[in-house]
Amino acid sequence: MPAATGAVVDARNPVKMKIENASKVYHTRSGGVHALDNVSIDVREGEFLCLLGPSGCGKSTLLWSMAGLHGLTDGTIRLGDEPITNPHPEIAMIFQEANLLPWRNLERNIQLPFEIKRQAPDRARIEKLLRRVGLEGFENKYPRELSGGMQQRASIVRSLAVDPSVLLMDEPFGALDAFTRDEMNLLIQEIWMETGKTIIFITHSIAEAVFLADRIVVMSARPGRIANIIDVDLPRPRPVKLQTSPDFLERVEAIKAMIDHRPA
Ligand SMILES: Nc1ncnc2c1ncn2[C@@H]1O[C@H](COP(=O)(O)OP(=O)(O)OP(=O)(O)O)[C@@H](O)[C@H]1O
Repeated sequence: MPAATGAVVDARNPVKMKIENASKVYHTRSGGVHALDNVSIDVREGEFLCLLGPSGCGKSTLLWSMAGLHGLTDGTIRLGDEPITNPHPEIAMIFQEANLLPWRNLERNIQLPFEIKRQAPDRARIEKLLRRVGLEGFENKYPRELSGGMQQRASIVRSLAVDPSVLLMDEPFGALDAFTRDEMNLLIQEIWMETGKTIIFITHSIAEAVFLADRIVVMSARPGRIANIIDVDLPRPRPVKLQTSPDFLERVEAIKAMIDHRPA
């Protein structure tokens, strides 16, 4: 578990996920789309890693490969020693849309991964998580009765209920208003500090990346390559008001200058 005032994850932590020379070309009717080119990253256990880069630079392509949802054209992704070629019970994914089934109430949405695995739901763990994210008492509500932020909280509970060790988050708060996004950033930071999960988080927001990350991987425009890896050695827990401090704003500006905004 990361120390409360520690900064960047300890480089002595074991490598949790190893991405080696990952490349991906999508084959389409109009030809190949080279989405990802020779990307290598060692994600350390318990690390909060943000992926940042211009639209279309292959961030989701990389994350989907890490989730085992599609293959690479070249290269490998490992969880420990295990190559990831299919979805893995240790790896959970959270998307921009909460993807709750509209005809199921909250409780039955959260139980879905257990049903897929033909396991009895871990009710004690689910209850604890619901309390943790402030959704206690909403178990019987349907997704349409919940705000966007509440739906995303529910999707976080659904992912954590099966106790994965890696959480892949594809722009999870991108569709939320600024206040709710701040709340969710605080919540995910707290959950990460409490659980020591390894988190890989895609965002378009430089400020969000600086707020959340131990390290930021800045990717270049298509084909996606690693342009820079930046340590964020700000003490934790990081309060929202940190985002207006001169040091924080300087870090954001420095990263902004690194990002290549040419269209992909
Ligand atoms: N299934 C697919 N078939 C063909 N091309 C694809 C497919 N999925 C993604 N691409 C293309 O691959 C490139 C990388 O896409 P990807 O979604 O990984 O980028 P991204 O960095 O996540 O983008 P954004 O920030 O806009 O979400 C883009 O040019 C995209 O159009």
